[in-house]
Amino acid sequence: MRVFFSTPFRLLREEAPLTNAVVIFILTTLFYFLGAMMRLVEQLSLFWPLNAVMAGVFARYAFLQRWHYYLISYAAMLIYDAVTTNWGIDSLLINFSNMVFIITMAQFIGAKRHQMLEAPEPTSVLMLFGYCLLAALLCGFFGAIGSVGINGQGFWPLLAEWFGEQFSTGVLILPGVLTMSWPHKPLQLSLQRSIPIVAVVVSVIASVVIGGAGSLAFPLPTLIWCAVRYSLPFTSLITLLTGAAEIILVSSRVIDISIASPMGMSHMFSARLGIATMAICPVIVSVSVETVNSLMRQVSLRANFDFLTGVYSRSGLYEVLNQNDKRFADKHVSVMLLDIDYFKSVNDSYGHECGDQVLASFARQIQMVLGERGVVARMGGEEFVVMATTLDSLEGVQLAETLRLSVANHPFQWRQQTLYLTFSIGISSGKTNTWNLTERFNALLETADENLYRSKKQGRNRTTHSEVAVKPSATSLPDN
Ligand SMILES: Nc1nc2c(ncn2[C@@H]2O[C@H](COP(=O)(O)OP(=O)(O)OP(=O)(O)O)[C@@H](O)[C@H]2O)c(=O)[nH]1
Repeated sequence: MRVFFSTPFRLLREEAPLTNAVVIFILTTLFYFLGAMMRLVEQLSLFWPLNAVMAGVFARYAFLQRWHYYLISYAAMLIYDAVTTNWGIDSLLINFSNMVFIITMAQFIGAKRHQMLEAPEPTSVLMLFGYCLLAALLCGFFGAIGSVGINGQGFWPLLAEWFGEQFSTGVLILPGVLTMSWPHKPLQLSLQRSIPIVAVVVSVIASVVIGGAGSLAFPLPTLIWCAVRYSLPFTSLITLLTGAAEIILVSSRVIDISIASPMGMSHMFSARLGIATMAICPVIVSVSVETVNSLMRQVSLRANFDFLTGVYSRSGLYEVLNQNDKRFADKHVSVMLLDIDYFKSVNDSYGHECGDQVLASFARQIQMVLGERGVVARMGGEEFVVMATTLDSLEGVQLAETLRLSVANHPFQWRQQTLYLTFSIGISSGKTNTWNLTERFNALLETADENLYRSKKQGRNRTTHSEVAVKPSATSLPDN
C-alpha cells in the first residue's frame, strides 16, 4: 500500500507574525484540550502533551522565541482554564509552570541548535534527556506550589507527580516533535516492512496480559527493531505512541503492575521477562553499532584504495599527506607522474578487459620495484603518481629510470600474446616541511605534470626533470 503526503504547507514563517500568533494560539488550545480530556476532575492530567509539543515548536522555529509569542501561548492556557475550570487565580501559577517547561526547553535546545536539530548524534539524545530532567524539575516546583491549593495534596507528592509527568512526557514527545518531517517519498507500507510495528502492538498486548513490574519493558526490543528498520522521525512517533499508550494503560489499570497478572502469573515471572527484554536491548544496539562501524571501514577502504589496481586512490594519497606522514615530512622527496604510452591502443587492440589487467599489472610492478621507498597512487585512467624519499634530485631521476626500465622489460601476458608497455615520467624533487605536506606535494606535482608533458612531446618512454638532464637510456625492448 502506498500512502502519499501532500507537499507540506509551511504555516510558521518569520515574515508572517500574525499567522504565527494564530497558529500558536490554536496549537496551545488544541493540546490543552487533549490534555484536559485526560484530566480526572479537578486533578492533574494523566498525560499532558502540551508543554513538550509547544517546547518542540518554539525550539524548532528559532524566530518564535520572542516574549510576545510566549505570552500568546500563556494567554491561550489562561483563557482555556477561565472557560472550563474554576481554578481562578491558581490558574496563573499552574500555567506559568507550563510556560517554565516550554521556555526552558526551547532555550536549551535553541542554544545547541546544530547538535540538537541539524546534525543530531547519540550525545544529543542524552543532552535532551538532561534538559527534560532540569526543565521538569523547574516546572514541577512552580506547578506543585500552584496546585497545593487545588486538590489539597502536599507540596512534595505534588512535586513528584508534576516532575514525573513532565519528564516522561518530555522524553516521549520531544524527539518526535524535533525530528518530525514530511516524507520526501511515498511511504512503502508493505506487509514485511510493517512487521516491527505489529511486534510493538503484540508486546504492548503482552504487557496487558502478563502484567506485573516487568511488563513495562516488554516493548523495548520491538522498539529497537523499529529503530533499526525505520527513519528517526517515524521511530520517534512509534515510541511516543507506545509510551503514551503504556502510561494510559497503567493509569487506567489495564496494565496492572502492582497485583498479580490477569493470567495469575507471579510477579517474578513478569520481572524476569522484563529484565530479559531490557538485557537484550544494549546487545541489539551494540550489534547495530558494530555493523555500522564495519560498513564505515569498508567505505573508507574503498575510497582510499583504487579498486582495480589496489594502490592508493587520489583521495587515499591525500589522506596520507594530510596526516603529515612521518615518512615524507621534513625529507627530500621526488614526486613522479607516470603515464602509460599509447594505452588507448591496448584497449583498442586487445579489449578493455586486457586494458584493466595491464593497469593492475603495471601498478603491481611499480609497487614491487618501489618497495618501502615511497607510495604509489592511481590519479585516474592510466596516470599514476609516485612519491618517494630520495637523497637528491639525481637519486630521484635514477629511481624513476629504474621504474621505467623495469616496466619496459617486463613482458605482460594476455591470453596467448605477449605485450610490452612503456610509460613516460615527469618528475620534480625538493625538500618538504613538517606542517604542510599536501601543499608542498601539490607544488611538486604541478612541475612534474609540466615535465610529463615534455616527456610525451619528446617521444614518450622517457623521464624529464627540470634540473637534471636525463639521457634517454636504452630500454632494451625485445622485439614484439
Ligand atoms: N581498460 C581501461 N581503460 C581505461 C581506464 N581508464 C581510462 N582508460 C583508457 O585509457 C585511454 C587513455 O587514452 P589517452 O588519454 O588518449 O592516452 P594514450 O592512448 O595512453 O596516449 P598517450 O598518453 O598520449 O601516450 C582511454 O582510451 C581510456 O578509455 C580503465 O580503468 N580501464
